[in-house]
Amino acid sequence: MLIGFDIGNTHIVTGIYTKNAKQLTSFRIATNANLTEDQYFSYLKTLSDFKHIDLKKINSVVISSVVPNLTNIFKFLSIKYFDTKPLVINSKIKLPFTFSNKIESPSAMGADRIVDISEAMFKYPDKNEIIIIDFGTATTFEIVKNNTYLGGCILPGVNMSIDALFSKTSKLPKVRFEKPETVLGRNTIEHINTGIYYGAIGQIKELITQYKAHLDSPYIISTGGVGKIISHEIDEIDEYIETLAVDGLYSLYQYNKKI
Ligand SMILES: Nc1ncnc2c1ncn2[C@@H]1O[C@H](COP(=O)(O)OP(=O)(O)O)[C@@H](O)[C@H]1O
Ligand SMILES: CC(C)(COP(=O)(O)O)[C@@H](O)C(=O)NCCC(=O)O
Ligand SMILES: [K+]
Repeated sequence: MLIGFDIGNTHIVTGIYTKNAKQLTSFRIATNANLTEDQYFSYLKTLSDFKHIDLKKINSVVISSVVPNLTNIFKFLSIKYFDTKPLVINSKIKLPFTFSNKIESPSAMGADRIVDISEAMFKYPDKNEIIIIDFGTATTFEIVKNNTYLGGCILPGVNMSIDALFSKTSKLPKVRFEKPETVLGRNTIEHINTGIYYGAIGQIKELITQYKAHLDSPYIISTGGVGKIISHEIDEIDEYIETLAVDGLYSLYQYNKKI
């Protein structure tokens, strides 16, 4: 059995798979760089017990992390509790795509972005042009053409914008990300809601327009926590794949280790 950890700046999404790619379970725990490998293991144990999954059967581990401190913690966890050295995702492992020679430092690229791109390649080998939008703590765009990564961008995640507006002002409340009843806000909360909601949609639509100018007819995939809500509002997005990253962990492990 394989366990995969997608360690983001807000959440750690964990997937447990059998050898023949069946996902036994997946769960989401908060990212906390202060926790130890023993504390994280206690989460895993509780959650897998609930699903009657025997963690002792895990003999393969894969880690995608954009939180360096936790990369080390989960390496310790892998050795201490699963007695195995994990596959740690980075630009140097075997990948189903190449980086354009214009990309200055592939090694600086977030592992989550590498996993997103890889899984899109595995899922859609027949599509020549793919745009991937990951609505994470930050929102990221990846542009791939003929299996070559051309580039992308990074912008503040939706909830980061909400948190920033709340934390940097004295009188503005924190709102949830949701579609307002009207764009003519009738109170402060509706004003914030409308600004955040349509501001986020506008940003994404504009960036899609910019990237489409460099492509013919890209297939546009979205993923990430907030992606579930915002993707419905953006017609240009062809498919929302909630499990892109966690599926990509399994695929990349298999592609590198042949379990
Ligand atoms: N199921 C969900 N529904 C709505 N928002 C979510 C959901 N899961 C996560 N989020 C929010 O989406 C944002 C990004 O989540 P996630 O993609 O897990 O981030 P990261 O990978 O950066 O840790 C966070 O602000 C999180 O609170
Ligand atoms: C852009 C990110 C913060 C997104 O991470 P997330 O929103 O999933 O927490 C992460 O991919 C990252 O730290 N990247 C390193 C810089 C780069 O990708 O160029
Ligand atoms: K992410």
